[in-house]
Amino acid sequence: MSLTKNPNVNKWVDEMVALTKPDKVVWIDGSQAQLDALTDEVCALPEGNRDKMYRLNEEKLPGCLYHRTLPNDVARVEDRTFICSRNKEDAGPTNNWCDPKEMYAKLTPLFDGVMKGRTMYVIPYSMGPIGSPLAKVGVELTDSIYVVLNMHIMTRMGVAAFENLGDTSNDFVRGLHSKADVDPEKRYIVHFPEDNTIWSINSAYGGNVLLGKKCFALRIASFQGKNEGWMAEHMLILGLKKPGKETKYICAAFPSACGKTNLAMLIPPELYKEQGYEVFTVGDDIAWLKPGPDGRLYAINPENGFFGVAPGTNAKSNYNALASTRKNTIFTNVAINNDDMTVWWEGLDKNPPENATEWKGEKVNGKEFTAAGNKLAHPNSRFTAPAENCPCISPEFNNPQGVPISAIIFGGRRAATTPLVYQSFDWTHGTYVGSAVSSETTAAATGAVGVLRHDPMAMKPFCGYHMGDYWAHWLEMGEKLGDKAPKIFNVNWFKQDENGHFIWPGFGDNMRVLDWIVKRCDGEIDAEETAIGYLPKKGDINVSGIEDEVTPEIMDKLLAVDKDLWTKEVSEMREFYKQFGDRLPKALAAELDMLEDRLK
Ligand SMILES: Nc1nc2c(ncn2[C@@H]2O[C@H](COP(=O)(O)OP(=O)(O)OP(=O)(O)O)[C@@H](O)[C@H]2O)c(=O)[nH]1
Ligand SMILES: O=C([O-])CC(=O)C(=O)O
Ligand SMILES: [Mn+2]
Repeated sequence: MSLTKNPNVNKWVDEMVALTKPDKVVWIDGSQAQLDALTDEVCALPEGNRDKMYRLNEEKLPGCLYHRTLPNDVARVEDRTFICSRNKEDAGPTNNWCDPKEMYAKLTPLFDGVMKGRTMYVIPYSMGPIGSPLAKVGVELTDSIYVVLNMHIMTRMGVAAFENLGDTSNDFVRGLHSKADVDPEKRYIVHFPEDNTIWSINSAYGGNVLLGKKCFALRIASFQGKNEGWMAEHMLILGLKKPGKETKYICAAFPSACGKTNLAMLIPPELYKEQGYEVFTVGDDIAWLKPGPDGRLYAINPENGFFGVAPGTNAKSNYNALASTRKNTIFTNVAINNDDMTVWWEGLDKNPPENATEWKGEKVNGKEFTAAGNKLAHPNSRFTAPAENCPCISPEFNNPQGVPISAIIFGGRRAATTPLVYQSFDWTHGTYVGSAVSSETTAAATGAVGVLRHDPMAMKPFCGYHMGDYWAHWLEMGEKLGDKAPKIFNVNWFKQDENGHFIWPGFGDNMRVLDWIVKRCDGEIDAEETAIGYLPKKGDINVSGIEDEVTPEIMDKLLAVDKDLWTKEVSEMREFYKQFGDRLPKALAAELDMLEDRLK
């Protein structure tokens, strides 16, 4: 039975039911009783059923579940992701495009009858705190209980979202998902920005099927934001509290698997803790930003949980993330310790379980298996954890107005060229710096890992329209914000020595860089003006306690601006910018010219 009187929702659901022909339609109200019943059902599926989920150790991991996806379905598929705007030019050169009519015609037969013998779940959800002026409602239709249970963690799911939408509004994002046969040849993740619509088929991996996340909160929302005067960005949001001062809020955009969750949950090194510094997490992946009544830029995290990379997460590297996963969490594609039904992944500790099931489902001796060079967990295995579990969740997490942003940080994985940190001269230059982000690819998307590619603002896979128009929107927002605009910085935690070792310790020690950034925002310290921007003066990055690791010589390397490498970077950027044609904002072309001049 429908949970809303809204005729726009009901008409659309009826149409999708007529298309996909499920045996049964279940409206998700968000109640615990309903979630428990669905959990029972999906855990009772027979061994070998690909939808099956498992309950984990009720004492050690209460309320936690395990699931594995097919080996061909473990990451986002950028080559099968489409932006179907009516005009090809509006999708821009960084997106796959197809005419919407053609795409509907191609996908309709795939969806026709796809839910026969299955149940369709109708999931109402809010991205952003219910009732927030920045929040938006979506409805996802899916034939997957795994999706329902994940959406419960990742969004504000349930009947309250319909109440928020109201009985007449048509402003909701229509998401249709079917795992179908999980056939990679027929896998499509398709966005129709002008229709507020997402169709996803033949995948069961989170990034492709939790439609509130990348599909809505970035691809569709970036398009909405351009039209409505706000921004949807692939950014974490953190609060940094210095003793005796107001908390400062910072957003940071890094490409997938480049350290957002880790930075968002950072634990300051001893020396900062002693002085009373604290870091609070508002979000770890997506920010929606809008100018507030006082003219400053405010951010909310549209999500309600963390869909985080498991490998590498441990009590030392990211205690807060690990702690977030100790209850009511779903683990996907990690390994199972069959002795006590707990989970394991590379980097959790040095003791792979002997009696293990690896991520593909094979029972192995984990010690021998890993000693032979195999991975027990997939490199893109993930946890879906409720934000409320996070020990350092911000008291402002549910604030409907969001938090005021003082600094925006861009970054990527760069073995060379980009220094540890620098500040842009102003917003326009900062927009250039964001447009110039390049990063080595990771396991978060299918394809080769470690290849340097352009990933402007970490939005290459997520911008739902022409990247040139997106930059123009950034510049417009800067004009609107004027002198209240956040300061823009760039960081690189991943600089390497000749032997391929990272020369910056990273993780908690990134606090030392945040400290410099906040001091710059507060106008507390000077900086070195260089061709690329403002760099820390010698001694201004506090290395107390890590002097052995970060010697003055290493710090010189971390902060070096190599003219030859940067001149190469400029010609590389000229090449990159060409594809944007007239839609490349003149101000950015001018920034590139000025950078070139400064390097001479
Ligand atoms: N060397 C180094 N590695 C880091 C640092 N921060 C994170 N990493 C590594 O980067 C990987 C991904 O980090 P995450 O924080 O999960 O990345 P993310 O940007 O949240 O990823 P998505 O969820 O895909 O958007 C982890 O396995 C870490 O090992 C750092 O400061 N230094
Ligand atoms: O979307 C996903 O699959 C996970 C994620 O956060 C990213 O890749 O940036
Ligand atoms: Mn992400």
